[in-house]
Amino acid sequence: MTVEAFAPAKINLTLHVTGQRADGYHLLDSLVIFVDAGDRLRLSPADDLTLRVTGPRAEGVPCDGRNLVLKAAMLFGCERGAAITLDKHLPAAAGIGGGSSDAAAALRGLAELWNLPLPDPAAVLSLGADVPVCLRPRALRMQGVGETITEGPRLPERMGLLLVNPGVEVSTPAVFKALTCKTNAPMPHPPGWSSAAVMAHWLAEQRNDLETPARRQAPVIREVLDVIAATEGCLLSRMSGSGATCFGIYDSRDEAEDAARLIAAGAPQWWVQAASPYSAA
Ligand SMILES: C[C@](O)(CO)[C@H](O)COP(=O)(O)OP(=O)(O)OC[C@H]1O[C@@H](n2ccc(N)nc2=O)[C@H](O)[C@@H]1O
Ligand SMILES: Nc1ncnc2c1ncn2[C@@H]1O[C@H](COP(=O)(O)OP(=O)(O)OP(=O)(O)O)[C@@H](O)[C@H]1O
Repeated sequence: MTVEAFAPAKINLTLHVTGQRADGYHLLDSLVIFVDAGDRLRLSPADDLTLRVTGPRAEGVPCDGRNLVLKAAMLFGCERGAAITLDKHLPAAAGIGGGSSDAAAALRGLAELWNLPLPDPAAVLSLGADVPVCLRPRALRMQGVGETITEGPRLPERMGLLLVNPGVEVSTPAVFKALTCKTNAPMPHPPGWSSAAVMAHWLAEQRNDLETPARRQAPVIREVLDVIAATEGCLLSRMSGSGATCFGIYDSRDEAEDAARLIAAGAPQWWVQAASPYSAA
């Protein structure tokens, strides 16, 4: 029996930082969606727990206990065996939840392989603030430090997305630390939208409060935002999470694909990916 699990990229369409807890973690209000670009896990029964990392973005990804996939496996308690292959397509430390989505996919896949319930929410959160929101990928509102997840709005029937990473890793802790204002306005209730243009207009009134400190850490983010914004049909360009990946919103997948081809030709060393929204069944 082999279990397959998809780990979609996580995009913060908004990221409002509204406060900070005594333990230093920040309170967020974020509209999160997932896209059909991501990593893939294959899990099969074995005596020992092993991890093999393959794929075009495998370089630099640990395949020992530091990998969030193996940390997720440890949450199921006593030693159980499984042979796990992680096929990496997402850049790491990129603001699109690469490791977190892998951890969430590992939790779903191992629960199925071992016929066990998912670990409790506190254990899931202990893997990282982005793991709870990745457990059942669809449009969601994420609040608290990442543990308060509520249903998100209906997305437009038709829309395209473009993801661009300039190949610089951004430290999430350093970006949060560099925030000057930590008590910003929360996000209004996201109403749901009939078209990508109407959604982009609403999103333009919101923010990613981590964009300014991230741009100080990686100034190239400004260039990425401008290059995306200059493409034909781009309705909005914004950084995702703590960066450096930025996204563009378009009325269709075709327009996003056209923009991807144009940017990839101009910046072959950047990671450029056209995508569509993804919701788990
Ligand atoms: C920026 C986001 O990606 C938005 O979705 C998440 O808030 C960060 O999620 P993540 O990368 O899984 O973050 P973690 O690995 O749990 O935390 C990394 C570091 O980021 C900071 N951190 C993270 C989440 C949060 N709500 N407040 C924080 O201040 C803390 O210094 C923490 O030590
Ligand atoms: N499955 C994994 N994939 C990629 N990196 C991993 C993984 N497990 C552990 N890591 C290590 O953790 C670091 C953080 O991984 P990554 O930033 O992709 O996860 P993330 O925090 O969910 O993403 P981000 O915060 O950038 O949205 C990487 O630099 C890498 O060293």
